[in-house]
Amino acid sequence: MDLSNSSPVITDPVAISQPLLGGLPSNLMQFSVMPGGYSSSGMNVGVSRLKIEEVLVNGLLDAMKSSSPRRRLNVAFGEDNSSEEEDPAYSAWMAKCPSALASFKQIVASAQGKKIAVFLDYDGTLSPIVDDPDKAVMSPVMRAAVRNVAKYFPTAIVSGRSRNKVFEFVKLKELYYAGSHGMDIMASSANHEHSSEKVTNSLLQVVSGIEGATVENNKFCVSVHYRNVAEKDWKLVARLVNEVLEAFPRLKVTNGRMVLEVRPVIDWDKGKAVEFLLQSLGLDDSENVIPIYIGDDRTDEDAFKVLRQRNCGYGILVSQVPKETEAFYSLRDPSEVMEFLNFLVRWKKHSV
Ligand SMILES: O=P(O)(O)OC[C@H]1O[C@H](O[C@H]2O[C@H](CO)[C@@H](O)[C@H](O)[C@H]2O)[C@H](O)[C@@H](O)[C@@H]1O
Repeated sequence: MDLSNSSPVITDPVAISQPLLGGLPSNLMQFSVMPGGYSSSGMNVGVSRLKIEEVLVNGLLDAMKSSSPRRRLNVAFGEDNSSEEEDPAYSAWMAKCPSALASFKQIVASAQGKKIAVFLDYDGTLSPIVDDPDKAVMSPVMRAAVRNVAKYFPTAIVSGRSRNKVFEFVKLKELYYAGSHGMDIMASSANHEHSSEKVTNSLLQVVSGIEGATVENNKFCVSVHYRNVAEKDWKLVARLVNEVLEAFPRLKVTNGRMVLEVRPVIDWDKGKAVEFLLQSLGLDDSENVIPIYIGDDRTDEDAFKVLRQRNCGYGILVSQVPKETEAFYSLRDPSEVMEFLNFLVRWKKHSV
């Protein structure tokens, strides 16, 4: 992922056409490389690596342990959904981050006479979290719900996966797609993919001896999955990833749901991707457009934050456990996401 050539290009658009992107402000057309150091969204492991290696590995290990707490799963998606109501911590959290289903009337009341734009994360939002990332398929009913939503509202998928891969799962041409946490709508160098292959190969080599560890090339980002790795080996995974990254000072690592996500050290995230899409699609009129962003992971917090800062639209966190979040509302799992999308369509049909 060589970032030295910073001329932006739009990569193989599935749904966004180049003319749409003309006339954007120049600041949206550039990547900026951040200096070394820690950031709240992740760790830059390019600077003073040897001295801080132990801190990094331990920090990463703590993040790995706290990620994706296992919790009851969802009946509609073949999972067990019992006893949530009895959890006082969850109920207290729901008071701060209420259900988007229970608050549906308020949400649509604020959207009266305005245009809603829908942004959806993929894993854990449209598909349930599963052990094998290649099997995170979307159910036909969920696909129908997303297709219907896209009939009435501009709808985009914003995923950590590569754009092609998420398109293979979603299979809906009527949507907009942003892959690699939004980097796959705009890339800064033609040889990103080549470099991402290099780091993928190195990561594959080092984790090959660790049972359950897998590596996924997401074009501009690379995921190292530890969901199926014994917890005693997590520290080793963190250490090996950090060691590989010593040779790639322009990459950093962040932690998602049982996944270490290796990505370029650039000032670009899902929040920036949402702003970019709103601009590109002519939807950045905050008086008249209500963006709704639904996601389940830390990387989605960047998008929630953008909506909060713009003071327009709603972030909706998909979670079955209380979490620190910038989202306004919550949904428990993908089946509730589907219900919410169906509510939106029904409301729109009756309000026209
Ligand atoms: O932004 P997203 O669309 O949520 O992508 C984030 C990561 O999602 C995938 O990993 C997650 O889902 C897998 C399948 O359910 C699960 O096995 C894994 O533990 C989760 O972290 C994807 O495979 C990653 O590459 C994405 O970075």
